[in-house]
Amino acid sequence: MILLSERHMKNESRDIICPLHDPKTPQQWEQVVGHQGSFQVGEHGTVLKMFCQGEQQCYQKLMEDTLRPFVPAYYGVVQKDDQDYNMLENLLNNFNSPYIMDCKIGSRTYLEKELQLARERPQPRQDMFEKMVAVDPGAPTLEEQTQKAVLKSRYMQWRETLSSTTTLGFRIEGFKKPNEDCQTNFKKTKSREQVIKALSEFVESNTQIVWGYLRHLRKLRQVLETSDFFKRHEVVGSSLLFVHDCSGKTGVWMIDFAKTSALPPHLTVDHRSPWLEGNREDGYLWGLDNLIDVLTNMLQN
Ligand SMILES: Nc1ncnc2c1ncn2[C@@H]1O[C@H](COP(=O)(O)OP(=O)(O)OP(=O)(O)O)[C@@H](O)[C@H]1O
Ligand SMILES: O=P(O)(O)O[C@@H]1[C@H](O)[C@H](O)[C@@H](OP(=O)(O)O)[C@H](OP(=O)(O)O)[C@H]1O
Repeated sequence: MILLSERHMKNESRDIICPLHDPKTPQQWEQVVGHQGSFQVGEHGTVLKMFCQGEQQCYQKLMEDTLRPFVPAYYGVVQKDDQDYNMLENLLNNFNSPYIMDCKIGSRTYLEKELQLARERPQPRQDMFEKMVAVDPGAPTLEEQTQKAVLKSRYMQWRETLSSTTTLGFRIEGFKKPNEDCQTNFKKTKSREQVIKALSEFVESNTQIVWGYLRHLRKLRQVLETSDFFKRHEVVGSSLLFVHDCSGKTGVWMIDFAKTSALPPHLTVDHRSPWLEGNREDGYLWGLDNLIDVLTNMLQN
């Protein structure tokens, strides 16, 4: 471990500990999915994600929670070219030519406040209409066809029902294998069979890798069920990042807390109950149960 000096940091009054990583050694990093232009490779084995205060607050709390081993280490805020970034551990450190997969977990990918906002101040989106038509020209309603735009909440709900989010509580966003392009063509991967086919392709039918992932996921579920952070937060739009390499090493981490928010003190969620507007349920554990079940089935067949 090394100490990163304060002069690298913005608005941070304390030094931070970074993993030992020679700054001159080129870092391997690949972005599988997510917003383009939001990330930079940092020094000392870190990645920089465009600053989001809500996400910073989550990482700060997670560093003190039992979930800490299941999230990238958080090193504070840095500024680069006038832009603030949250500095995170690069989860690809310690893998050789990694295989990487991003699965979005939960039965809902938009916030209740996004729904509310859409009702109060509807802002139809042309880009989302175009993304929708590219997948299914028949999907927009007549009104949407006329406007050539859709509301974000409507687009997100459509994406959920088209994929396995609604039926299984998780969906494959994309994966990247060494020396291959990212595969992100999973918007219509919905049935259990389709999901198993995609997962088998990712692990190249290697049962040792599936066993490795299952071990991590079962442990993660156990920790989630007792975590204070998880008890008190609605976790929406978050992903599990799966990483393995040909040595058989595997890792799974929770990433992307930009839409994770603290629940009001009077409200509790069990992360398994169906969502009804107002109950803030996210279906995270329901999705994790199903993902574990699907991977277990893959070993049995
Ligand atoms: N700590 C990390 N270490 C290694 N890779 C990471 C890390 N965080 C993110 N990534 C890579 O970046 C991708 C996008 O991450 P993330 O989901 O945080 O971005 P986003 O723009 O918020 O996504 P979304 O479109 O779901 O809002 C992941 O799929 C993964 O490939
Ligand atoms: O995967 P797709 O089909 O490209 O759709 C995007 C995806 O759902 C992202 O999660 C979402 O960002 P958030 O999770 O941050 O809402 C983004 O909204 P955006 O375009 O408003 O950023 C969508 O466009």
